[in-house]
Amino acid sequence: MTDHTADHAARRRIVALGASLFERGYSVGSAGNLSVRTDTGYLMTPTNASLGRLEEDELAVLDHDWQHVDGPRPSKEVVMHRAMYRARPESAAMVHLHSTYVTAVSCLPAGEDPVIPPLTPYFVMRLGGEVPVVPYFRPGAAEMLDDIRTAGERCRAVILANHGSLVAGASLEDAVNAAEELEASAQLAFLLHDRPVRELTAEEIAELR
Ligand SMILES: O=C(CO)COP(=O)(O)O
Ligand SMILES: [Zn+2]
Repeated sequence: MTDHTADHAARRRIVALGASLFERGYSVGSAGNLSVRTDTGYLMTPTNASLGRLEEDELAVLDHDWQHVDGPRPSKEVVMHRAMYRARPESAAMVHLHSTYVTAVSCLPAGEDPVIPPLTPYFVMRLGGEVPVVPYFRPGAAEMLDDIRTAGERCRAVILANHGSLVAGASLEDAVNAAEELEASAQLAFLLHDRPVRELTAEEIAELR
């Protein structure tokens, strides 16, 4: 049996935070995936696994070159996670979700205005205040690499057109916090879409960054 002592804490966090996201409706069915950087490479949720029913001993193990070395087959979104780690090498974890409001926003036609306006300080503090949208790609498509990387260099969170979000963090907790903030901000954008709003001013945003 494989020794999981070295990455035990990371495995525990993936299972606990996956369950937490699932229980609160941030993911349904087997949608979404998580990854964490470890000393030997990456731990990733298996393909077709529900975030609500992960097991510590049933996570995919990949080496530094993203070769699958142990455990079940990793998520089909290896390229997407890999592209974001390349864009943001200081990151230690990624969260990909199809949370409802972010996914709703991701289905709006591409326009000039940011899809989520800067309305609250935490949207700016956690996500920079302007989250880019990456064009649509089939889930798992290798062709998305360059677009994810370019958008990831601008912002630690990206909205995937007609799909969901990908958020990087300094830890899995940090990535989950930011992904939750993104969903709350998308929800506000929908709640207020037909009402006049006061967006944060450029000065107010600058003070928060
Ligand atoms: O959200 C998903 C694809 O975008 C889920 O895919 P996996 O089950 O392969 O992780
Ligand atoms: Zn997905």
